[in-house]
Amino acid sequence: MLNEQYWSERYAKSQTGWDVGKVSPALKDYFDQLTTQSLSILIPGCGNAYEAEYLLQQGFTDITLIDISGILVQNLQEKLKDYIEKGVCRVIHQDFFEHSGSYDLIVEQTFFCAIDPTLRPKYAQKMSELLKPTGRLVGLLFDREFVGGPPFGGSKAEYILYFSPYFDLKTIERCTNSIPPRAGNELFINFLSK
Ligand SMILES: C[S@@+](CC[C@H](N)C(=O)[O-])C[C@H]1O[C@@H](n2cnc3c(N)ncnc32)[C@H](O)[C@@H]1O
Repeated sequence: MLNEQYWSERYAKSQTGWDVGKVSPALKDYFDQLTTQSLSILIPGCGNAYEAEYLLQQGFTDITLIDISGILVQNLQEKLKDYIEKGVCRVIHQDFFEHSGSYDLIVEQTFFCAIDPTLRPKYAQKMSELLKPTGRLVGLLFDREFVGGPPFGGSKAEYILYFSPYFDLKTIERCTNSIPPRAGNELFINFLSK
């Protein structure tokens, strides 16, 4: 069962093969062309939150992080203490599906592939509920299958099926600047709320 205990055990045992250790180049490039630092940004299933750290270093002022793992959230609250005190970042220990809010931008990276695949339609709907009318879901999705999981793989055709009822799929293309171990196996997505 992919619950809080499962994910906290992975962090406690340092079994975090997904952890890139820095902001992903594709997300960094996307962030670098944003011109409004006050955008409200949600990163669900944030893990070690390198993307958030990068955004905060660039002066973004409204970052919300959610993760189901208590141990991870405790560490993040310590790591991002100064930003939290300044009121530019909040770190919430919560199941994404129970979160409520209204955001300009939601960032996806190895969160979709970490949830039970039966929850995928619910994920797409929940993302659309959490976005403002002009909001966007931006990030990376795997374009390959895995044996077992998590991570659970997927394909462009499958993603179109889940997301097109709620989003205008502006971009869903092979990512050209993936980290080397994921090269050729990721799609970059930029979905605009309908
Ligand atoms: C594969 S890791 C990816 C972490 C991070 N996005 C990254 O790229 O390094 C998946 C993360 O999602 C979190 N997670 C899994 N299910 C969740 C849920 N229902 N709500 C919130 N977080 C969840 C896990 O604790 C874990 O930190």
